[in-house]
Amino acid sequence: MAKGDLELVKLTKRYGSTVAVEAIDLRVPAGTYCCFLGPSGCGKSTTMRMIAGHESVTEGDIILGAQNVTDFAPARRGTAMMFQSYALFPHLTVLDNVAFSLKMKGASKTERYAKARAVMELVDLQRFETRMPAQLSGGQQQRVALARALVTDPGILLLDEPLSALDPFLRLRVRTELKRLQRELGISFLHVTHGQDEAMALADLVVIMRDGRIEQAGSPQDVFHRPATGFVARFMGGHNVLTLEGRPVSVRADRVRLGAGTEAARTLSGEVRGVEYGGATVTVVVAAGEGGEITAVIPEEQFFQSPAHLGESRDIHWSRGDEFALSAA
Ligand SMILES: Nc1ncnc2c1ncn2[C@@H]1O[C@H](COP(=O)(O)OP(=O)(O)OP(=O)(O)O)[C@@H](O)[C@H]1O
Repeated sequence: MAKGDLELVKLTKRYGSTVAVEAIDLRVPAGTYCCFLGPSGCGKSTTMRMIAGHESVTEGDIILGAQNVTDFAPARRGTAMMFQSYALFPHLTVLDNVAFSLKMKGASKTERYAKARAVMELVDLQRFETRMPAQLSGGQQQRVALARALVTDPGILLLDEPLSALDPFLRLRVRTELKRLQRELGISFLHVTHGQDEAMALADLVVIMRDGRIEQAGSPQDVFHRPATGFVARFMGGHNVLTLEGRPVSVRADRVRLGAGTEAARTLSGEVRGVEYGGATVTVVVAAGEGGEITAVIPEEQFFQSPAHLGESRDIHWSRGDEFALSAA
């Protein structure tokens, strides 16, 4: 394995009778932006904490580069973690906060300040080096936390919901920054999020967890276009999950069209239950008998060529090539 490659082998964490993480296997090649996605309590944070060494492993292994780091202390792993709460020292300046871990490692003052300043430049913090954390905005505090994690030159940076405390505008800006930083540094970022949009925008590799297991791992396109299970399809959104001829399938809502299709297409009909104007697209919900309620996202212009109205009966169709079998509904 190359330096910076991460491999989890049957990684398991039990708290008494609670299984938080259950025998997960995962490979994250060096230089990957990897997002862990899943509902609350599915084991994302526990997985991150085990990788960082802040949580003991019940069973299984964590391999980083050529080393099995399962039982290594956090500082010896070559990983760094940025916490949700930022955990800055309130009585230290920004510069001393960033340089802190180098001080712990015994670096000289000249050496640690030089390194800290270089990292602060990377995250655009130079102007704030003499400020105290309380004199910074939330976004600036977060950049200090980021600089503090990066100052140790980690091979992997772990981020547990790094954007959740920011307002929507700042979230988007910091998101772009994180991606740029990851590209520039060429290391892997492992990023826990609740947000599908965030994962799709950032990740090279999306890992969707459910009840302590990995439900699907793949590129954003893979996971969105070909969800493996009904859970993934519903969680990612934008999909219809239905049972056709006795088997569960997914069909993207933006592939469903109004009107009857050709013989090769699948056409269903039913009552229009919802019409919602969304600007560039219009969302139409049709109760299509055995198919259940099917959502179609239609480009605005197409919709207005033959608008659907609540309560009327309409055909809908999609190409059979857009139906994907699911391994579980
Ligand atoms: N210290 C602990 N002791 C007992 N159970 C725990 C502990 N930490 C986590 N758990 C349990 O392990 C499971 C996974 O928790 P974890 O925090 O990893 O989930 P998560 O996916 O990160 O959730 P969230 O998105 O809400 O942060 C949950 O059922 C949780 O209650």
